Amino acid sequence: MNVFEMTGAQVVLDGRAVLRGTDLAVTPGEVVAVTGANGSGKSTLVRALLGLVPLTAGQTLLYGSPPARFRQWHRVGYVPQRLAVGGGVPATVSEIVTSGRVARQRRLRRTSAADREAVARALRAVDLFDRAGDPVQSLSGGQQQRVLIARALAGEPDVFVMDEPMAGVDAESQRLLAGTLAALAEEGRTVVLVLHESGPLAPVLTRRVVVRDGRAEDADGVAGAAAIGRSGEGAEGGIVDELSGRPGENAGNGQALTPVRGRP
Ligand SMILES: Nc1ncnc2c1ncn2[C@@H]1O[C@H](COP(=O)(O)OP(=O)(O)OP(=O)(O)O)[C@@H](O)[C@H]1O
Repeated sequence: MNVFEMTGAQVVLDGRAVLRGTDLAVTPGEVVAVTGANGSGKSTLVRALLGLVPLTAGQTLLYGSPPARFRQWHRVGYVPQRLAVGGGVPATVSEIVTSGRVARQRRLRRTSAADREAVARALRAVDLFDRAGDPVQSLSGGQQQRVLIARALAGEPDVFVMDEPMAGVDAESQRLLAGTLAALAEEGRTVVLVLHESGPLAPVLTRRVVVRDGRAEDADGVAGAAAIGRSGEGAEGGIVDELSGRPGENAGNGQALTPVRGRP
């Protein structure tokens, strides 16, 4: 069964059709990068896959169920674009990451040894183990992003949906995340992630799609590679390297997201 099966999906936001008849099927074990120009609808697409934005036409299935009827949320780990730290409640890094276990816990059950172990493993995977007791507000933006990744990892889901997990994350942490994703892929987990620049993730990817004109197109092959190059040529003048803030080395030449890992 496909992890995601989106057909003819249409999403209208503020009277504008952001997705117009998008099809996307993701099979178990795929590591799919969702690319495209700024504002093309990448976040909207991945949020729609999870039922976080309603479709005005078409349908999307998550392990065969429409999101509203899906009951196995422990199988899904979502990493949003940024941490919404609200209300002034000083949550610690550990508390946020432990919250990733909630869908796995039975009601009112105490945190178990398995929970603690999964949280510790997730914190080590993003190199924040020694910050576990710190208030999350005291961390940098990139570190907060890593907390969100750890929260998803702690839930030990079958599928990860990550919205620009590399944004604002330093090069060393990017390499660490690439290693973590490679290990998840080896275990057969499924990953869908929004990316501007694949950087160290390139060898882990099995497929890339580009969101353009409200549709998701396969970005592989000659035409697809050209499409990636074009997708970066917007009013802002090309793909901008998230880390340096400068246009990426490969911006506009269609090479920015190659190569893609071959599947055995
Ligand atoms: N809640 C909303 N209400 C109205 N318009 C929205 C909303 N969210 C997003 N949009 C608009 O929908 C379009 C697609 O947004 P989306 O965030 O999905 O694009 P994106 O490709 O992820 O962009 P970026 O690369 O800048 O993160 C944009 O024009 C955006 O301004």
